[in-house]
Amino acid sequence: MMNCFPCFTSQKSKNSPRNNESNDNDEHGFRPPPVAATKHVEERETEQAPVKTFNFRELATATKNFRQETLLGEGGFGRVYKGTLQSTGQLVAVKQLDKHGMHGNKEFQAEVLSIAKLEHPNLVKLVGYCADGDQRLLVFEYVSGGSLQDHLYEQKASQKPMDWITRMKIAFGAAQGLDYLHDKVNPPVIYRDLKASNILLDDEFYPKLCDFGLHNLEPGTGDSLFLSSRVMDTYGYSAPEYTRGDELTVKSDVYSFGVVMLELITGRRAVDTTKPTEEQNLVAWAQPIFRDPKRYPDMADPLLKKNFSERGLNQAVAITSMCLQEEPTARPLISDVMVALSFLSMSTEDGIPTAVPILSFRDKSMSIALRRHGSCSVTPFSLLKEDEDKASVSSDSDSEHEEEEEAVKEKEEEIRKSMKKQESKVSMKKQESRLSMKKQESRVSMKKQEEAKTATYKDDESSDSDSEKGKKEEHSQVEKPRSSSSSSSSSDSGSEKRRSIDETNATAQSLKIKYSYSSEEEDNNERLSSKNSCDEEEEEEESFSLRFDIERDPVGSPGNTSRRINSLAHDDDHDHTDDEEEEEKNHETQLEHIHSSKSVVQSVYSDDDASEGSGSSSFHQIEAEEEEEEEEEEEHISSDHD
Ligand SMILES: Nc1ncnc2c1ncn2[C@@H]1O[C@H](COP(=O)(O)OP(=O)(O)OP(=O)(O)O)[C@@H](O)[C@H]1O
Repeated sequence: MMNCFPCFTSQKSKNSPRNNESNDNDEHGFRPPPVAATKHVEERETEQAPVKTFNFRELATATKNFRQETLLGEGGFGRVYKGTLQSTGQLVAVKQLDKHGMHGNKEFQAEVLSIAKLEHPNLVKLVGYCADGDQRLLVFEYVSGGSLQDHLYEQKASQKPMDWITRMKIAFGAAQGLDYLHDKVNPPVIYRDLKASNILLDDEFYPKLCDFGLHNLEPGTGDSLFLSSRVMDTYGYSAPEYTRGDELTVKSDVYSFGVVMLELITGRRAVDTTKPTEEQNLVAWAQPIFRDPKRYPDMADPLLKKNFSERGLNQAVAITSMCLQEEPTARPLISDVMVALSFLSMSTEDGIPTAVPILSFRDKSMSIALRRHGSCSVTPFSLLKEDEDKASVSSDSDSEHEEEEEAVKEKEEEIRKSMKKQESKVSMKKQESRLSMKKQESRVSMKKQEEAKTATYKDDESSDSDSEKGKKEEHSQVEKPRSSSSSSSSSDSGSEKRRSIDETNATAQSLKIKYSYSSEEEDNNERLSSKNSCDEEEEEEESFSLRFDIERDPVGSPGNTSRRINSLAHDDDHDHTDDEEEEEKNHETQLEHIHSSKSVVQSVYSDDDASEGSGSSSFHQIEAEEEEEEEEEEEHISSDHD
């Protein structure tokens, strides 16, 4: 699935993997996650975890005896030192676990091995561990750029504030890491500790989550004193169910992710005791704003200086407010959040994020919320939810209906375009047929003139002998055995000949209409059946278009077209009567009817090659026969003349 996402695919060298993509909004380079490196944990079960064991001396050497200058910081698990492994020269972060949380060697090793199996570009990699005596140390890859917390709140004066697209990319990367833990690992891993200080950034602002899977190594697990200090640390990120004492689920991580998103959007800390009371808790401060879309721009970090698209902001807020739902089940799947962010984090020329395709999400609530936030008239998801809850019975069908409405609008537009194309094709065809009719008429009138001349000549030759006449008749019968009308024409009057020619032309003309349209309809049916064998999605789209056409244009429905064609064909089966001339005049009108109704069918099965089908070959065959007959007629006339 991940391969389908738009990712940042510029190729970079290993040593200098900066994103070459030049973008004004994107002054911080961004490295694409090497998705192919991600493996399902189950698949790797038999592989040996790529984790090294270190002795204490090695790590003491690496960290210059744990000197103060190598101290990176201190967290809930203990102190973290920066070091260089002597054997490889690799930079590492050595986490010295607090002795309060002492675990047995075996227990510790088991935990370490399970952490080592978690490998993803957006997770800080565990390089090895040390379990010498009572020492418990973890060795991680060193991430050079500091934490998200540092960049958001503890920026040096020389540093530029992070721009919008970089923030969205960080969110996207973090979501990918979380998605790996929730969705690609079996059983899923609940992070429990997602927060800005645990999102480390490299020099290119590429995010990596740290401290995942350490839950069981927490100091004082089961010790209320140390547990409360950790809770204090994560306060502001914890989901309501955690405070209620309910079981944590992957959706608890989604809530924490929502808090991080809110920090990225607002530039405000999850908890800030320096602010007025009502603003100290970020989520509590943001909740009323979620319900008032007009206030979204005011919510954004002032350091961004409004350098973001309104749509981008609206959609980011929509995702955030969904993640921060009180009810865990109402929160989205992190995989859907990740998909949405893959679009929001794409650098576009105008800075406006690409619209997220309707079928991208596993849970449809995400697509509905984002579509509503795609325009200026936005409804926050929290309100949407309230509305949906009120209309509990119809909520599902309503949202489905809305999605359908959107899809119908898109289809309408497509069909409108296709109709326009067809209209121009049809008008060209009309012109062509009018021209050929005129050609036909002029041929007929020329023949009439010739016949008139022949008749005059015959009158003058009235003194010809009967034997000569018989010879000519015999000659004409040998030469034209197929044309019964021609064989008798030598003895017929000029008016009879004219009538015969007119009849031939009229029959050919009506046959032309019959053949061309009935075979074109067959063509359409053939195309319909071949479409039916296509993949499901195409089939759905085609049948939708078909349904749409029938509903929109009952007169021009394929059924009506077929009926009209059949009636035409049926008419042609009859012998010509006195009314035929009038009927033939109507052919042109019928032809136009067929064209206009055909245009509807063709709008569904538009095919440039349509004219090259079997219908076309029949058409040419009729034309050839017609011309042959005309030539024969002319020859006959000239032989008569001789
Ligand atoms: N792999 C690493 N590379 C670089 N710096 C790191 C790494 N791991 C941790 N640090 C840094 O070490 C310091 C302490 O990190 P640690 O994760 O122990 O504490 P924390 O995240 O601040 O709090 P908590 O333990 O409650 O999550 C932080 O400044 C952090 O940025």
